[in-house]
Amino acid sequence: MIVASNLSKRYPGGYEAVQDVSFEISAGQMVFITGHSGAGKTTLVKLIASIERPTAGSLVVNGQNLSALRRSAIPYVRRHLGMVFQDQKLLFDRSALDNVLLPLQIVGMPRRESIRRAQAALDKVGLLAREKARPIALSGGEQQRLAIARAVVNRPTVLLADEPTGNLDADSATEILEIFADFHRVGVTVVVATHDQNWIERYHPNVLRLDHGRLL
Ligand SMILES: Nc1ncnc2c1ncn2[C@@H]1O[C@H](COP(=O)(O)OP(=O)(O)OP(=O)(O)O)[C@@H](O)[C@H]1O
Repeated sequence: MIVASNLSKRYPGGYEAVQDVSFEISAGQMVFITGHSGAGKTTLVKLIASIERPTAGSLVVNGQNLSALRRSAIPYVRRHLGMVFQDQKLLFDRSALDNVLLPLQIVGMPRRESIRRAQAALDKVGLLAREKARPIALSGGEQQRLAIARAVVNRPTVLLADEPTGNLDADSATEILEIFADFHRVGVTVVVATHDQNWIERYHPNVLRLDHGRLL
């Protein structure tokens, strides 16, 4: 499902943030990427999301070799990925529902079906009652849950998150963890980069630990 073989990423300027990394994540697994600040976690997430391209080795996601992918094919690969970032990039002048509708509008889904799906996604993260609220009226944890609803509304096979609890208190972080675990339970492959030791301990041994770009 996600197979990295001798994968490396060297940024322009020469720094090699990911060095000769090999691993395999099977369909339906829940895996954490951890390591010190600057270890290369975000870079690895960006490689899987095809936001960055590998400079050596290969990375196969959902059967597609991202190293060999034409630029024009990237949107099609991303369609099967749900992405959640620490800074959620929500649209603050739109309602919670509108934020979740956006990915469905992009793929041209009819309005009525879109609304049904977006409401189901909001329900899964416990935010259906807040569908009309603007993100500014939501707490940090609720905003992060909204970002998750938006990430899963297209029913991705892979849910990818970079430090999704970075700005949250312990209780909100646990809620987020439970939501990811729920998606894992229904068969979604979940990959989360985090410093959070609770997650790491609970999901040990499904942990990829990076140290200066190398896998330990
Ligand atoms: N666009 C870039 N250009 C050059 N160097 C970069 C770029 N992005 C990241 N780096 C460098 O690559 C290294 C790994 O960064 P990365 O963001 O992947 O680490 P991280 O483990 O996610 O760190 P943190 O936990 O602090 O977010 C760092 O030394 C960083 O300075």
